[in-house]
Amino acid sequence: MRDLGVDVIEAGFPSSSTAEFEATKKINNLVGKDVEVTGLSRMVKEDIDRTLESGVESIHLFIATSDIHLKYKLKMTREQVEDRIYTMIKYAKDRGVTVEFSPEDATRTDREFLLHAVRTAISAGADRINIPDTVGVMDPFRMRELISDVVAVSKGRIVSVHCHNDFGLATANSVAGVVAGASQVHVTVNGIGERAGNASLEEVVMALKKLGGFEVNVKTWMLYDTSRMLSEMTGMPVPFFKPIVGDNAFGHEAGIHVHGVLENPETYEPMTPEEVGNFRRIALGKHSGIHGLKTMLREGGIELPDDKVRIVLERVKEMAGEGKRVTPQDAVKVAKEVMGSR
Ligand SMILES: CC(=O)SCCNC(=O)CCNC(=O)[C@H](O)C(C)(C)COP(=O)(O)OP(=O)(O)OC[C@H]1O[C@@H](n2cnc3c(N)ncnc32)[C@H](O)[C@@H]1OP(=O)(O)O
Ligand SMILES: CC(C)C(=O)C(=O)O
Repeated sequence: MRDLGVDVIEAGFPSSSTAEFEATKKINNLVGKDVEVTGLSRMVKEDIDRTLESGVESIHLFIATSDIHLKYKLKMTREQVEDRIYTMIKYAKDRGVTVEFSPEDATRTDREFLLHAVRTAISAGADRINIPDTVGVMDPFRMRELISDVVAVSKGRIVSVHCHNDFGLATANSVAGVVAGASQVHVTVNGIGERAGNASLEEVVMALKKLGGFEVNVKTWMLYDTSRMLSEMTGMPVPFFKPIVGDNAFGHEAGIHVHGVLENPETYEPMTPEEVGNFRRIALGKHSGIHGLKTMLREGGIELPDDKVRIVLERVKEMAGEGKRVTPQDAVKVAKEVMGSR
């Protein structure tokens, strides 16, 4: 993560277990000189103490602010939560660390109370305000409006967004947050996280860079390898069609697309595979066309006139139609048969 160029690494929840404490400590010792390492913590003194014991430069303190979380989970009143926000942020600040505050379930919190909680956190010394869409219920339009409201009361503090992907909108909502003035985004490699996951680092970085024209520090050409490394470590495969890092993210089979890409990749690619460390893959199938097949055969050392390539193409489509995965080697083999029958 340090080499990739992220600004902050949330290494873990140190108070949750010895393993998590040791892992956070190890990560901090390893890269803490070069990049900010932070730890997540409940607003409980013992948890804060344990988190700081791990050596992290900053602490990410959270407490829920929505009525449903207050009633069923925390069993606290709004006044009690507000008091906890103030005293725990002050407690951490008095210990000399940077504090990020998250009103958990912010997007289902009464707006007035949410802004009140943010003001309270700032008055206690919070350095950053993170707005979590804990159950992923926002859309980009409402996110933009919410973050504008939060920025307006945040007295120049860094405002951050943390979006879950329950409706597949985590990337869109993160970008909307940035457009509204957030300057930090919580993301995870490959979008891993609770339930449907969190905003994916790869998608958010590339959307901000390519669609929003924002400057990003992340070394985008390392995205594919980082994604594969995480996949190997977790044993969780990267979906074939995943944007940016999926193996089909720069894959083309349809003849019209392949023809366009061969003439100029920009016809069907909104970014280059090299930019994200991924690869272009041209596949053969029942949607293939003559331009793509000819190029593939040429790469296999075979030059054929168009009428013969058409025969090979028909055979390729037949094979694909029968459910066979047709490889370039298959096409070359068929081409040789066609040549032999001349
Ligand atoms: C939206 C998010 O992602 S929040 C972060 C989620 N991450 C995690 O939960 C990390 C892993 N968690 C754990 O290892 C454990 O849940 C622990 C160590 C944190 C707590 O474990 P336990 O003491 O066994 O409690 P359990 O998890 O069952 O319940 C949570 C308790 O924390 C309380 N709590 C929840 N959030 C907060 C908070 N932000 N501040 C203070 N207390 C909180 C709950 O009200 C409940 O309290 P209770 O025990 O008095 O009823
Ligand atoms: C702790 C916060 C930021 C969180 O993970 C969430 O609300 O989803």
